[in-house]
Order: sequence, then C-alpha cells, then structure tokens
Amino acid sequence: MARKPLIAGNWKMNLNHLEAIGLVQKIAFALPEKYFDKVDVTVLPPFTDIRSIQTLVDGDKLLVTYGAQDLSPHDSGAYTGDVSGPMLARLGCSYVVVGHSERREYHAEDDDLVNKKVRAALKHGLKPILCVGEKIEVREQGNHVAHCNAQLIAALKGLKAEQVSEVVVAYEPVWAIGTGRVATPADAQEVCSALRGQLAEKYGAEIAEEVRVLYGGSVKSGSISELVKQEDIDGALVGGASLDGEEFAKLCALAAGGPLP
Ligand SMILES: O=C[C@H](O)COP(=O)(O)O
Repeated sequence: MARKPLIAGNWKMNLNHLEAIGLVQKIAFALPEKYFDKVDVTVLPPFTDIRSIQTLVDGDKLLVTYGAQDLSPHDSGAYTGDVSGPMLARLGCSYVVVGHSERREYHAEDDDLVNKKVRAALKHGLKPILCVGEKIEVREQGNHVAHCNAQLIAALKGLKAEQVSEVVVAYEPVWAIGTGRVATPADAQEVCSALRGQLAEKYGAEIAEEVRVLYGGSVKSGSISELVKQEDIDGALVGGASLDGEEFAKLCALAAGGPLP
C-alpha cells in the first residue's frame, strides 16, 4: 500500500497568533490545491495560535491541517498549565506531537509519560506524532537502532494494533535537530526501516505498512527529495524551515513529487 507523505511543520515556541495567520496564509497561497492530493500538510503552532488558525482554515476551507506540540495525559482537572486532548479535539486539531526530545530533555518526560500521552491523544481522535531519536553518544556507540526501537515499543505499550495504525512515528536524531546537520538519507532510512520492522513484529505486517514514519532534523527543501525517496521515509517533521512560508511550501511541493509551485 502506498503511504501518502506527511510534512509537519513544528513551529516550536515561535510566532504569536497574528504571525501564525500570516504564515498559514502564505503557505496556502504558495501551495496550490492540486499538491494536496499527493502530500498531507500540517502545521503545529503554539497552543495560543490554534484558535486563530482554526478560524482561518475553516473560513477559507484551506486544505492545510493543524495540530499541537503537546497534550496533557489527563482529560480535565487540577493540572495547572496543561492543555487536554478534548480541548485540542474541540479546536479541530488533527495531530499532536508526543515525546519530542525537547520535552524529554527540558520537561523530564519519560517513556511512561509519553505512553500516557499517546493513549490520551488516540482516545480523543488526535493522531499522535510520536518522536523517537538518539543522542550523539548513543549513535557513536552504535546503539541508535536499539535505542529508538525501545522508545517506540515503550510509547506504544498496551495499544491495540488498530490504534497503532493511527500513530505517526517521527525519527528525530537529537544531534540533527536545529544543528544544520541533517542525517544522510541512508542513516535515516536505516532507523526508519528498523522502526517499521519492530511494528511488523509486534503488530503485524499490515499495520506496519500503514504507519507513516517521518524523519526530522534540519530538513530543508534541499534535502527533502532524497529523504522521501527512501523506502521507509514517508515525510518529515520540520522545525526551523517551517517558519518560512515559501521555503515550507517548496518543501511540501518537493515531497509531493513536484513541480515547484
Ligand atoms: O520537530 C522538529 C524537529 O525538532 C526538527 O527541527 P529542525 O528542523 O529545526 O532541526
């Protein structure tokens, strides 16, 4: 089964709601509708931008979807500062990032919490974009594949096979994030293919064929084509390059197989 590529723009902690509207308009203007047959495009803004993006997307019937960068493992209650799955679902979010290395590092999120967040997302009809990836020391020791497989299996613990088919996996080597040092297509393919292999072993070949596995880490329009040519890479989780509307639209068009708009 051919998987439709997904390009997800993780804005991280950038852009207020007015700037967010401007960026989504730029993307929609630069990327004609025909591209959306061949690539799914989503933006992942800060929470404070989501309502404005929802209004724009709904009002102008844009084909760009949107989501969030994190969610609470809880549905409601006394969890100051948290934002829940039901709240995001009500705002029309399609995706939510879970287990990004920046959350693991700066908010001490462990595999158990990541698992709870994956479950919370699925419970409310949000597709989790589950991030896994190794730090440089792990790669230097040659343990990157085992490390990423272990993160994947821990995050999916207790899920049924049909739930796993809703998950998007993103392989993001920590050493490639925001460094300008993109993994080679072969390095990225090695891990993405191993992750799909793990999914096949645990949940069956059919499910593993359905799951989209993205690569993330310094992806730009100049590197996307070679990455998506790899058998097991179904798109990208893009940070820095997603903040530039024209560059992001170009990247999406190339992931769709071109031509450039
Ligand atoms: O979520 C996105 C990644 O952390 C990649 O960020 P980057 O493209 O700025 O390296």
